[in-house]
Amino acid sequence: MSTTCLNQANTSSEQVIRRLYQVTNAHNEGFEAQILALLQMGLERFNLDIAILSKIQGNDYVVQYCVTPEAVELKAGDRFTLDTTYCGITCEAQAPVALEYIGEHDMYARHPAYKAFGLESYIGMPIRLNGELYGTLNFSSPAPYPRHFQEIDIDAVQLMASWIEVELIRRQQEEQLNKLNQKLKRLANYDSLTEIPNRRGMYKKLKKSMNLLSRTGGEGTLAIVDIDHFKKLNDTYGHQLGDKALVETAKQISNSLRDYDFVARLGGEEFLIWLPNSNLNGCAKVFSRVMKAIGSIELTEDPITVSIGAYYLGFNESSLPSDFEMLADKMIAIADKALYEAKETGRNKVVTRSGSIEDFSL
Ligand SMILES: Nc1nc2c(ncn2[C@@H]2O[C@H](COP(=O)(O)OP(=O)(O)OP(=O)(O)O)[C@@H](O)[C@H]2O)c(=O)[nH]1
Repeated sequence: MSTTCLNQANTSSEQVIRRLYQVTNAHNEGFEAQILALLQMGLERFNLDIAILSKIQGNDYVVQYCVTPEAVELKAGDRFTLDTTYCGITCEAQAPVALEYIGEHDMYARHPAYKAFGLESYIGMPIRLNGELYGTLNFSSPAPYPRHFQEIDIDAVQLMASWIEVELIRRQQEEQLNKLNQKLKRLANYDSLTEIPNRRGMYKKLKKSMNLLSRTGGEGTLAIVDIDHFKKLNDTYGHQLGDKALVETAKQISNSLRDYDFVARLGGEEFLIWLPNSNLNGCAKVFSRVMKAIGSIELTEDPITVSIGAYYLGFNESSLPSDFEMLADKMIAIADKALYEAKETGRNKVVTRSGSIEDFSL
């Protein structure tokens, strides 16, 4: 290479690196904007018309991002058979492919992609994620390339592809981390067997709802639903059927409640129901609906019955104590006493108590 050519190449590669640095550091622009800027940069660098980041799915070539002239109708999500694209050649070669005048090429002039799209020039690079083929980064044009693609051109595409690879992996990891965090959050607040809130989740939901009621001076009922003779069910039919009964009971209770009520699993065969804005009459209807729904569970010959201890509470317009869990536990203890009475006096029934938030001398 002559000194002039070498200088030109150096200047050109410096420009590529500088632009690439600018684009890839513009994190606040967002991934999509960065990719589109990168594709645009490639088009300007090579003086080509169509830029695509594709994903390979089986034998399909799927456009993920593209920059095209207005006349070319191409958009994200467009799908082609891989064998009918030049990227099929790139993927097979597992290496960069640069073609300048395809119509005059011995081999590729007969390629189905040439017949289908009539693109004369193409430079493409496979994108690999964790050792697996992800897709391609490619630039092309219906016009023949006026010069030969050089090593510096391949290096430029390689550099862009490398950034895309790193960024896609980072996004993949971020997504996995988010999913894991969501799963952990769910595990912390939900019961894994019945998939309804656990005790911890219950405190959170109850606090939110009671806060609202205490601001408006409303009313609400907290009830504990306990399956009757559950030990016997377990002992007779096994733990697995016992678990099934718990899942079905949770489902039937959920289905019997209004949107703003909720059910949580307190532990074992004990569930908590919270019914905001419900007086004792309204609650009685809900409880009879719940008992009927649970009675319809068909797991054994004997229908499942439950006992319910309920505590109706009126709120004045005051704020809740900072130790909300202690207040909730006191309310649960009162409902528990009512439940105990229901068990002692024959089961399959509801016993209610009523009071006021002021009883707790907040
Ligand atoms: N299958 C299953 N059983 C559980 C689970 N958690 C607790 N249990 C069982 O539930 C049973 C509860 O028994 P008890 O507290 O005596 O209550 P009960 O037999 O329903 O009697 P009453 O409440 O008085 O009607 C125990 O045998 C526990 O082992 C669970 O997650 N799955």
